Amino acid sequence: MQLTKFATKSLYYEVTLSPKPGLVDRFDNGAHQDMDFFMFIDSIESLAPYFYEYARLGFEHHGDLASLFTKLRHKGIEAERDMLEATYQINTHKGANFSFAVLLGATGFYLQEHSLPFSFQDTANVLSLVSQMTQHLVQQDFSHITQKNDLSHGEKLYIKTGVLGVRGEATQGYPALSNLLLPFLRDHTGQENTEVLLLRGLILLVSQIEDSNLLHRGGVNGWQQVKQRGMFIHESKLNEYDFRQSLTSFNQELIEKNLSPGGAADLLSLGIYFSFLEELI
Ligand SMILES: CC(C)(COP(=O)(O)OP(=O)(O)OC[C@H]1O[C@@H](n2cnc3c(N)ncnc32)[C@H](O)[C@@H]1O)[C@@H](O)C(=O)NCCC(=O)NCCS
Ligand SMILES: Nc1ncnc2c1ncn2[C@@H]1O[C@H](COP(=O)(O)OP(=O)(O)OP(=O)(O)O)[C@@H](O)[C@H]1O
Repeated sequence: MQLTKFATKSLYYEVTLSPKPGLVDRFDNGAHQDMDFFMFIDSIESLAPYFYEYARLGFEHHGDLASLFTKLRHKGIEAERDMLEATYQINTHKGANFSFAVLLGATGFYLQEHSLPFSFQDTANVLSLVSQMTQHLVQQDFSHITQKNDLSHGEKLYIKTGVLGVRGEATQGYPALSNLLLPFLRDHTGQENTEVLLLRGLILLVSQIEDSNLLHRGGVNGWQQVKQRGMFIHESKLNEYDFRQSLTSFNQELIEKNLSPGGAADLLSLGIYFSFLEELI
């Protein structure tokens, strides 16, 4: 199915983009000691069959959206298990797997009555379906966490700061995509080569979003510093050569501080997926 190919390709594009600050790319492992480029390939390959399943579940679903979410989550838990087996228990794509589960499910559901390629409005409609589908997610996941023993980084962060992370993005229909990344990509597509365009999109995300990976590794201070550096690079509107140089030094800085914008990387993959659906790239 076309959707599976787009989702899989978007993860390949994301990891291949180089140089990226703090993240794994073709040149180095950024601020990560436990993963590399090859592990990302293994991880993507382990998820690809599930991407097909997510889209199929949506395409064949009849009934309310909450019950579609329940089906997607069950499939998503299986996928997460297979991914962790492929990566020797390293979290390469936990957030991306979750987000692609809901986005592919919603896209499949939408395609029962619509077709590709997508207009901007089709994308907005799919994001609205995701928001409706995940209305109960935050309450469902966070209402009993004080009784849980083994808390994830996201759960700990919520208790400490109230930050909702990827769950918040999903319930709001991914505003980082609809208000930030996609308008940027739509405005700038065709002006530069794809790698530079997408790297600029990544920096825009880093400059704005509430990235739970940065928050758990660097606290509010670390996160704010990275955001400000992202904002500075974004606003400088550098030519390609200077832009690449600034990404290289941003990467060195993040390696020294042990910080990595994993949430922004995930959102970029999702934006690449919609860019394929809208035929922007
Ligand atoms: C909701 C998920 C992502 C778990 O969240 P968790 O609390 O473990 O993680 P946490 O909040 O730290 O973030 C997870 C990942 O989201 C990504 N992320 C971080 N910030 C953001 C952001 N602002 N926007 C989007 N993605 C983000 C990052 O890749 C991060 O690693 C999901 O893995 C899950 O539901 N796990 C439970 C088991 C399950 O149901 N799995 C199937 C999911 S379909
Ligand atoms: N290209 C990339 N390089 C590195 N990380 C990425 C990349 N793309 C996305 N990420 C995200 O970064 C996250 C990994 O961050 P981190 O190493 O902090 O993992 P963790 O398992 O949450 O924490 P810890 O290893 O500190 O216990 C993953 O969720 C992954 O999705």
